[in-house]
Amino acid sequence: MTSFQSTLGEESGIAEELAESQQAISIAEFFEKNKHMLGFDSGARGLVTAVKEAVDNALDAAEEAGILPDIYVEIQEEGDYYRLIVEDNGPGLTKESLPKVFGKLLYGSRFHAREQSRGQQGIGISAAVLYSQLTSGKPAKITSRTEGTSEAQYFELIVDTDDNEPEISVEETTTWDRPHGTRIELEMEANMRARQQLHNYIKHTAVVNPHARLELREPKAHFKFERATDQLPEETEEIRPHPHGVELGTVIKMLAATDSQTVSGFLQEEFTRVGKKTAESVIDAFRDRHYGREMRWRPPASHESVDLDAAVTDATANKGADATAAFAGAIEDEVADTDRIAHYELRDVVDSAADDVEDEHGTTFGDTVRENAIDAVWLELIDAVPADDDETDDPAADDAIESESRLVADLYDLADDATSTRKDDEVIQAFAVRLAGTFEDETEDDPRHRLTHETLREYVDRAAELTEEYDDVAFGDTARENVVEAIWGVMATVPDDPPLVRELEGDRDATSDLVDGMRATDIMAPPTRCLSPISDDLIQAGLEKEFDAEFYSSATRDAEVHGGDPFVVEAGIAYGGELPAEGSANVMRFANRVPLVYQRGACATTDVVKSIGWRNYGLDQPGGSGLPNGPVVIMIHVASTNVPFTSESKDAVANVPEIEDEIELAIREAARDLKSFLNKRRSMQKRRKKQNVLGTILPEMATKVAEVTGRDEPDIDDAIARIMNNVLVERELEQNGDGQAVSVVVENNSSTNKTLEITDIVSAEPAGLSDGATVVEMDGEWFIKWEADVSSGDDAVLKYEVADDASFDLDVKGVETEKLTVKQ
Ligand SMILES: Nc1ncnc2c1ncn2[C@@H]1O[C@H](COP(=O)(O)OP(=O)(O)OP(=O)(O)O)[C@@H](O)[C@H]1O
Repeated sequence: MTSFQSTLGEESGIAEELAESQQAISIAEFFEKNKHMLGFDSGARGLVTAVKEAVDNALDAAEEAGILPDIYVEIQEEGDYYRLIVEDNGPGLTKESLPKVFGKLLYGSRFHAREQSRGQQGIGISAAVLYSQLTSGKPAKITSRTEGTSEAQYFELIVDTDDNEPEISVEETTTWDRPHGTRIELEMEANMRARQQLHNYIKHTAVVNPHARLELREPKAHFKFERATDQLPEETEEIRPHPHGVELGTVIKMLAATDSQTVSGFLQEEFTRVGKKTAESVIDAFRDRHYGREMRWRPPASHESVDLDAAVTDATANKGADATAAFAGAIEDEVADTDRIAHYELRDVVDSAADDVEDEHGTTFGDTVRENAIDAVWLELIDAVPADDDETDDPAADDAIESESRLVADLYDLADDATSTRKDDEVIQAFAVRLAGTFEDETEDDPRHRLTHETLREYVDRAAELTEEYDDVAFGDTARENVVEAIWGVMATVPDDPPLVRELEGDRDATSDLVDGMRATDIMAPPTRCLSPISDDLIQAGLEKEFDAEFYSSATRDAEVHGGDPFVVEAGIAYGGELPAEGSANVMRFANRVPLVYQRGACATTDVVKSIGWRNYGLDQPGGSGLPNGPVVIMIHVASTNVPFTSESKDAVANVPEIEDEIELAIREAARDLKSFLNKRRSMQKRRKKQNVLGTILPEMATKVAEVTGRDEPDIDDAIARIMNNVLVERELEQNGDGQAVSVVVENNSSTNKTLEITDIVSAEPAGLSDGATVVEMDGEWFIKWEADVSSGDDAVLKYEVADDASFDLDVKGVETEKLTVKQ
């Protein structure tokens, strides 16, 4: 024995020793050591996270109870410590649930609910309590009062990390002036270095929760965000998971828990958007994957020397000539009537022919006769005549016979249709012969030619590779795929009964086929009543409230699904105005109406913004990738019944492809409006420049021309309007007795038809108005309103009469100022 071995031998007790030191760790103990995972990695950040957890909960609780949230946040400095107080007017907590909510991690009401809420895991507030007790050694002080009770409950507690249970030090009843709600007081070692993030969190929360009243008082600042609307977000409803995107593990668990016995019942009961028809489609998709499809071959054409009648007659013994003839004839006719026929379809044909003949001739056609008939017809259809019968002594002649077989002809036509016309007939023929050969080879194992998509692909690959090798031609991937799809398209889904739920339960492969089938079936998008998007109007209003920009746009996408959970992505863009022109865009991220403060760089939203080619949308993007530069704010909101965060601290959205796609589409939708705004602005700027140049040159030219020709100077405004293809609105006055006749002439020099709204504000009462004009008097001024449709190149005139000394003021709507010349 080597010394090494002897050492090992002596250590045989180590495993036992180690085993003794193995022990379960409580979740509280785990997070005590890994508090960074929950967003409590520093004093600065810990304070922001604690505020966020408490405010998110307060908003959730109030909204759920149908109460307009009124939330007060106060931070008091106590030397190295800070005291955080958060008060809400929510429904409050009962004496029984309160200690667990604050003193036990992973205790919450939302983890199992498929409904949009800010809280998800039941960790947030108890983690804040844990952080506070860890850094200050003080218990959390909680007051809560439920509606209709005269007294409030007061608790002082900590999380007992050994067993993840609340440890209560004070429990008493008290009075509280709020009729209902919750007050949390936590002391923690912290600092205010993340003041900016804290302010942003509160401000942005107010932007996307216009129904909430929020107040923040901290040592150096005090803000109040009053409610902008009394409308609570639409109430959300819980939904069942959607079949698209549920994971295999989840389905396995759901199968174990369901009361349904059939797969159809299971699908309809446990998933949203699945009725009987959709369940059937899912089951068909499952059958295709699990059992495979059966090849349908063409029935014999009249010129073929295939005699199904004779085949059935030969195979049917002792049934009497008439009954046999009727049986064989019926089968032959039925088969001839089909476009193509699969083995199980032939079985139906034979069964129905047998049943009819039994009725008519009083002869019994038992299982054996039926089986014999099926076999005989099928062998004819697939050409599987015993090899000896066909084979001659001449291999070339054998090949010739083989290459004329029914299967070859059928597969030739399918492959020829599916491949490009550039492929030679001989190549297709050679390929069809080889593919038919593979079908024939497999006949012995399964004469029904039942195969999965994958096996079919293998057949086609094999035939294509042999063709490439022996015929020295290319039979590439696209051609192969097209052939596979063409054949798969004529194959028949089999009618086999799917397994029962209890049979599926222990069968991972079959369950996986079911999950694939669910994903492959077209199913209506999930209902969105479980979600509460902000809506494009409110996004725009929120941006307008927060940023003084020149342009705003927003987009709300339709709901999509990830992991069985529906989600909606919204985006908003603000541009120009007072936004800082230097530096890169300000990206504002939200998930379930909660601003995401940290980990900007690790968030799918930021990744998507960076991946977009912003130059296409008229923004500056150094190097053509990354954040765009300039005065722009990009806002993204992901709302879901289960937002996939990168960590428990819920700072960044994970890179889930379905969500990333929707983020991109939402941003692009909003960015398209920005692009047309910027294009228009650019062309208007050019126009203005040109107009300014004309405005300086033309008068000088006019003066010169008038001097030289000795004629009056032409009207410059009219000339500019015509050169620039502007709409010209001009007032002409003519003395008319005591008063004056006014004509407002509209000349459309542009290339498009215009509908203009013209208002002439006059200081005296007008008379004799043209048709279509209306007049309203307000405070001694008469507003003459007139709507004019003026085709390109046409004129229109508004006429009226008014006193001599009247003054006028023209206002024109319906055409951009840059394309309008008004002369009054
Ligand atoms: N201010 C409150 N008023 C009423 N109920 C509350 C309040 N705060 C928390 N709760 C209840 O306590 C539960 C646990 O809250 P906690 O913050 O631990 O988790 P969560 O909000 O559900 O999820 P997450 O860990 O994602 O924040 C909530 O689900 C809610 O039912």
